[in-house]
Amino acid sequence: MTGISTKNIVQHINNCISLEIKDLIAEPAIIYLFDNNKKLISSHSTSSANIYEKYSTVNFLEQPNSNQIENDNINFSSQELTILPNLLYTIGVLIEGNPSLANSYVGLIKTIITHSTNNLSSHHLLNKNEQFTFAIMNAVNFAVLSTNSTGKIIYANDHCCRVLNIKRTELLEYSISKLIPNWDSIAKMVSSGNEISNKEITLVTPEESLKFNLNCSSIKDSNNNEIGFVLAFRSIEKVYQLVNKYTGMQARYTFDNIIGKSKIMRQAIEYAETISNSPSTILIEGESGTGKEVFAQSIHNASNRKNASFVAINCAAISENLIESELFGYDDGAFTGAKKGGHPGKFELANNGTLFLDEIGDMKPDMQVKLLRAIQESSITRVGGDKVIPVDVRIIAATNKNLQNEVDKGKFRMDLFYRISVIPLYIPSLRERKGDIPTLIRYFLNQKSLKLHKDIPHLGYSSLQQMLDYEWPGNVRELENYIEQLVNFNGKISLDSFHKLKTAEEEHSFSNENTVDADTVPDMTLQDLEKRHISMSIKKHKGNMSKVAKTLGIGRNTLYQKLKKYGIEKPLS
Ligand SMILES: Nc1ncnc2c1ncn2[C@@H]1O[C@H](COP(=O)(O)OP(=O)(O)OP(=O)(O)O)[C@@H](O)[C@H]1O
Repeated sequence: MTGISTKNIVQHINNCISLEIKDLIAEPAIIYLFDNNKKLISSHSTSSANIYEKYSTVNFLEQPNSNQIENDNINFSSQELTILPNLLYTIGVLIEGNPSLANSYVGLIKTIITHSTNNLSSHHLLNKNEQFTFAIMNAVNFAVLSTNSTGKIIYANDHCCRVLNIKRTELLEYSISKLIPNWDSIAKMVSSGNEISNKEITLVTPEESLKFNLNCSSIKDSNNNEIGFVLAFRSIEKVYQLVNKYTGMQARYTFDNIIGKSKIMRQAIEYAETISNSPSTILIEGESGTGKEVFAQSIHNASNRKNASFVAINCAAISENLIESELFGYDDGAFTGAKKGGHPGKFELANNGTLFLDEIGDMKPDMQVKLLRAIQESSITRVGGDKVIPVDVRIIAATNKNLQNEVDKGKFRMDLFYRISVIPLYIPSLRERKGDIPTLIRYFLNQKSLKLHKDIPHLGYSSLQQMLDYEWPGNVRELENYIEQLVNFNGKISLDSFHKLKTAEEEHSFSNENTVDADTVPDMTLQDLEKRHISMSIKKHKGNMSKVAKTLGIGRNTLYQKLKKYGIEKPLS
């Protein structure tokens, strides 16, 4: 090849295209253009010939004026664009055969590439945006799908396909009403401008019916015409898990956190570990403050339900008329004051997880019947509702009463007793494992000094001996509270003073100075006093912050500010 070289043409082509587009089109085009494989000429010549025909004004053999061609409004259809490389290839062949034409064709090639790259760049950009959008959609942790105005599914993100267990290709064949039986009413609401936000819906897949929390809105074009719908939904269990997480209903403890090296404690831990994965109901018996909830949480965290919710309810702390709705939830309008849209109960909140029924021995007989039914049938019905809701919940019950005695006295139903005590677990009192006291003291001294930002106080032999001799009727909880006071008062509070103070507090005598022996009151700042009083009040009201605020005569916001200020943690249940 003489005259203008193929190298020059490549250079010209390179000059008129952006780098980004070059990779997309120019490289293959150039490969076509200068490919010496003669077989390609015949296989591409037909389509190339069609292009020549259409652009017959361009006389390839008569040295076109490159400027003129450049200014001509040549529009390539998308189909033509696909054979653009053929055209370039054929031009290449022509140039190879008649090098003197090459210079003239540089303009033509440039025009072709300008047109095609304009076209391709927007196409390419669109692709990029789409890829970006898809990546975002697949990164979100809820299911997203969109439909056209007639309800045909046109997009579904990965999460959606996963939770519905339907392949995307199949899903794109679906109409949304196949998945959501009451879609028409939802679409009507959305179309009329009503927002669908956090609505509980049932989605019907070929395999099962699943409950989801749905947000839905319509998609409008620039003329405000409805062109489709976008739906974002999350499984109810996921929503409940979040609720549980942020309301403190979470299992924090694991067996590693349980302090106790005594033989009797090691045996209890070993046994509890063994039964963790069993689906059977566990009844934990033990005195108050021995660590029954600590064990329940550890069992949950060692079980195959550990990623689902751990929900605790104190059966003794909830009034008789509220416990049913607390456990089973209620439907819209179930009673005066019921929240609109109803409310899930602890059973639903614990679905797929563990429900910890603390102080079950205090449950009233009519509630015992309902609980037994729920456990036996693995389903509940919300108060004021008629739908049977299946629940998969592992029950761990706990009591500080001797439940068998309660059965003998006729206070606890025998059938429920047998149903819940499939696996009995006894947590020994601190009296039965005095050897654990020094370890627990050390553990709580470290923990509380960190929490209170105070030094670990030095404890003399006599105070340690006092603690070992003491019976600890309140068990580990009482020991923990005493150590916290010790750290608070730099070790300057005797066990005796602690008890007198505690008794005084329990009798609500803080406000009445005449009933308190002035000698028993330790020297403390008003802030320390306030802090301790808030902690005690929280314990007394079992974490019910509205009650605590009311009793203290302050608003909830002020209460939360004080919790933050003093580093007081809200108890788990
Ligand atoms: N072995 C232990 N190791 C560490 N902390 C413990 C242990 N046992 C109990 N505790 C602590 O003691 C407190 C009381 O424990 P927990 O609430 O589990 O007792 P409980 O037996 O369920 O009490 P109640 O019967 O009054 O509900 C908790 O704050 C917990 O941190």
